[in-house]
Amino acid sequence: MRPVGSKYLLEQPLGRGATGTVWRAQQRETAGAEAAVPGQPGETVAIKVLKEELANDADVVMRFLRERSVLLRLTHPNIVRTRDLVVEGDLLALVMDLIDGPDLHRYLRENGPFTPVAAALLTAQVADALAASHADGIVHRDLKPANVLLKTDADGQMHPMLTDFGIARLADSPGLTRAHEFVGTPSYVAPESAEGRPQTSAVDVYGAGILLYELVTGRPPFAGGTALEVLHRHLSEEPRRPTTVPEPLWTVIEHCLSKEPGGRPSAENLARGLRAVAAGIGVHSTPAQVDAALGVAALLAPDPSPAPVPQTPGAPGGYDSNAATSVMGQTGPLGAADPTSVLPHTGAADPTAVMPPVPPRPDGERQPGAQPGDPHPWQSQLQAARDRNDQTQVQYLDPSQDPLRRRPQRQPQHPQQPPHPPQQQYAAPHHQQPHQQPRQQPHQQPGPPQYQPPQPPPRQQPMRQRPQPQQPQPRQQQYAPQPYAPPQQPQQSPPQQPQRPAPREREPREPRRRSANPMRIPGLGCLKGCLVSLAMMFIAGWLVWELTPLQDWVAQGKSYWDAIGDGISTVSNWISDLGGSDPGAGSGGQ
Ligand SMILES: Nc1ncnc2c1ncn2[C@@H]1O[C@H](COP(=O)(O)OP(=O)(O)OP(=O)(O)O)[C@@H](O)[C@H]1O
Repeated sequence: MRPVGSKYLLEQPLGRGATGTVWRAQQRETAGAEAAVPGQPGETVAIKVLKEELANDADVVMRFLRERSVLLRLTHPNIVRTRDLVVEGDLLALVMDLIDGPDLHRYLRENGPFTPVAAALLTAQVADALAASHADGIVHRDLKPANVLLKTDADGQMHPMLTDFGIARLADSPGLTRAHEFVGTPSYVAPESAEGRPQTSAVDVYGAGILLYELVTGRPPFAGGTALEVLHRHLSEEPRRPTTVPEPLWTVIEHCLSKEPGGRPSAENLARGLRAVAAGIGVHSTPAQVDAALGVAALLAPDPSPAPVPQTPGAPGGYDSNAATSVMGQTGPLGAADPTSVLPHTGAADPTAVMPPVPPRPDGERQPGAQPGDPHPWQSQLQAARDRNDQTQVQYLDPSQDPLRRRPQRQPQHPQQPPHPPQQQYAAPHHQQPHQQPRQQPHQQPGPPQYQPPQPPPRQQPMRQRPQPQQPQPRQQQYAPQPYAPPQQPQQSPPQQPQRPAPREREPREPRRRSANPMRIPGLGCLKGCLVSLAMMFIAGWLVWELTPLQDWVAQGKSYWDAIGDGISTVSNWISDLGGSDPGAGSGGQ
């Protein structure tokens, strides 16, 4: 186990993505006021440790700090709650609720596609989560099945939980994202993102459309080939309706996959439309519900004011380094009301504010009046954030126990239960159009999906399909003590260096004994053994030849059995002679 900050211990890797590794971890101390959820010692959490190149990027660190209050405040029944953001040395980590269930990508792979009703209801909940985040000014930008975790509640109902909010934005750094690259996953990327046009919350609705298509068909509409080919298909190709997709559901998918962002519904309307479709294509649908489903297009009005995605630095249109906060601060007051806020603009009114004010500098340059030797604002902010965490304890870690050296493998959930494909639990089979024949299967109930966790595979598979050959190497900083002396107080006595145990003197080695095989010829020992055995066999043969009547037998040409018989009779005669000679000898003497 290795510590993260003073409050958490990483236990087991759950999986690895493009931006970092997610760990099962344990809370070892209640977190401070800066955390959204203080947590209890012993509580299990999930921690996403961001990749080193992200953590070492000044822009990412800045955004991490700026957006922490927004991420921490984002709560919704279908959003994985971010509990805390940890900055420790060069390590950036998000502490989340642990979701004990598979992600949708894995679920689809193991169980196959969903029924149209189940897919519609599941995507409606994802759209609910998007609507809540868009209302808060947050665009996810990397919606895909791998970012939807399935949580099974006490009554066996399965709920989608959207995760990785803000991660795409953190990764969207000039140092990491060059002009010809984009943040996202090719199969789920909206045309405007692929083209580098300005993005809005409509990119998430496009992603929801792709997700919905994949849920009912088992694969995304534009896949295969190189990333460039996939992007090109997003831009130029119209998706084709598979025969298994009911018409009203296809209407929703088509709207979501509109090439123009303005043609897509808002997330809120998408959720509403999907629920209408689910009600109208179910086996118990009333004629009115069927009609409502067929007229779903009327419900899919676009968002009149979609949340914008701030431009990346260096991109056309420029970049406001404070854009994240300006987008996000619209819907609710920050500051004292926000227990986790660390944003500078709230100033003294915010009891938990720890960041020095940083005026916006679109070009990322220093503040006016700043001296060349002064630390960059992000350095001060990072230092302040580091100060909030106690320093990592130095503790011995057996290399064989270091979880960073093991391949991430997700534990199968509830292995005692058999796999249960979703099709068996929901409405009509795919080849039917349920909304056209709603009453022919009255025993089937449309409803939210029930997840029966699958049997564990015979061999555990790594979770991610993306090749990740490199194991994360343990960082020096995580083991080494990191004393911090604030630059403003140079008179302060330097922090105590931890006492290192004096290196033990080596005991002198015993002089090396001369080996019986000084040349170390391979196989010589075996050769010697063979030669000795041969010599012994030769001597034994020679003795038998000389000391037994073998030579005579051979000379007489007797058969083996005759020779043995003669030998035995000779010996018995000799014994009887010996026995009979004594009395004879005695009587002869009288
Ligand atoms: N809160 C959580 N609880 C349990 N498991 C989680 C949690 N968050 C992520 N995971 C699991 O961790 C694995 C890796 O997650 P991650 O978000 O890094 O993957 P990803 O979405 O492919 O990454 P990225 O978005 O960076 O490309 C996934 O398999 C996911 O199921």
